[in-house]
Amino acid sequence: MAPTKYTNRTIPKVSLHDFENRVEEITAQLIHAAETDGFFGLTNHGISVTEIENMFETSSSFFSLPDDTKATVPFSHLNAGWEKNAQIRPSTGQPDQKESYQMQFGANMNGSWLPEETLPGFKNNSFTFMKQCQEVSEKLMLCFARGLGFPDDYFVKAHDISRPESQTVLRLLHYFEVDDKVPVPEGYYRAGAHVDWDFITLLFQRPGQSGLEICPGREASTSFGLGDEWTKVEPEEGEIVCNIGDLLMSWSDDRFKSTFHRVKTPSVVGEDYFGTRYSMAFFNQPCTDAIIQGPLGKYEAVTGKQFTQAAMNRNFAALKAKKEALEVVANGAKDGAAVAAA
Ligand SMILES: O=C(O)CCC(=O)C(=O)O
Ligand SMILES: [Fe+2]
Repeated sequence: MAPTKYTNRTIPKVSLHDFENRVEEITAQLIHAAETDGFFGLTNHGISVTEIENMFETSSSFFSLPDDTKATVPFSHLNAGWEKNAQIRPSTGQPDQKESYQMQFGANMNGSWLPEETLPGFKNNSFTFMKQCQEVSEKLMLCFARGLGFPDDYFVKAHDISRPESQTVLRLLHYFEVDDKVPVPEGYYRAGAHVDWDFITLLFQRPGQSGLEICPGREASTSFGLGDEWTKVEPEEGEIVCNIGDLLMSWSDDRFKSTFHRVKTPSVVGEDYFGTRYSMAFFNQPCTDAIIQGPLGKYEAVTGKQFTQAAMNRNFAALKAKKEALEVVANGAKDGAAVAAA
């Protein structure tokens, strides 16, 4: 495969300081970023560097548990729980080189928490952090509602975390250290190229633990952006990287763009970061009974549950097509070898 083409893009930065007084200015900045890049760095959002670092410590205490313990809360079809080397991306056909644990506020999380005595304080710390993420998200939701001509609380109500129907997720991610002497097989990524299917994602990274790459939705014209130009996003202390998901793209009648992104498996010694990488992604998902339709009615109205199901179905269909294509290539290679041997 041809090597990735890289380009340095300026990443839009949006500060939420003095939110109440600056809401019009912030709304204009967010709408511009959503229409052009589909992603931006958020500063002065109210979650301190210490609070973020404490949640990273909480995350690492979870991943330090034996696999047997984590396997007691396995990934469920309700989008909660733990998985390891299991998420296969349609863009690569290979499992991501990582483990993750997904937590929710609502009923989908029943049975997916570890007992308190296994990891004292874990659930409480996680909820505190998730609520802080929700507060930040609600500010963004107010601005996006205004920008699209909806009532201020329109998106906030559709993402109400106090209801059992809530589907919002905090995903803790852990990418394993990579041996710089072992060549990376073709198509391997810590996380393969994808767009998120939520409303908007808040991504937390740790300074120095690089690897995130983005390809703004508007410019992505090839399959999964593989032939497009990518940009490396270096983690900045305290910053939240936000990207528009497919849900907001659809809810804005495609005015806002969801953004392709991925995490590279390190391969270039002296350039890439080979150590352990931790990240955390807060996915704003609609309540199962929320009604989704853009102001222009470009797409038929669907419920949050239907939207989520359709996104998962699309993912499975794309994955099946990728696997079949890989089999054709593998069989072709075998045929070629047979001819060469004859
Ligand atoms: O770990 C990261 O930086 C990205 C994770 C991600 O994109 C995802 O889980 O959807
Ligand atoms: Fe993502």
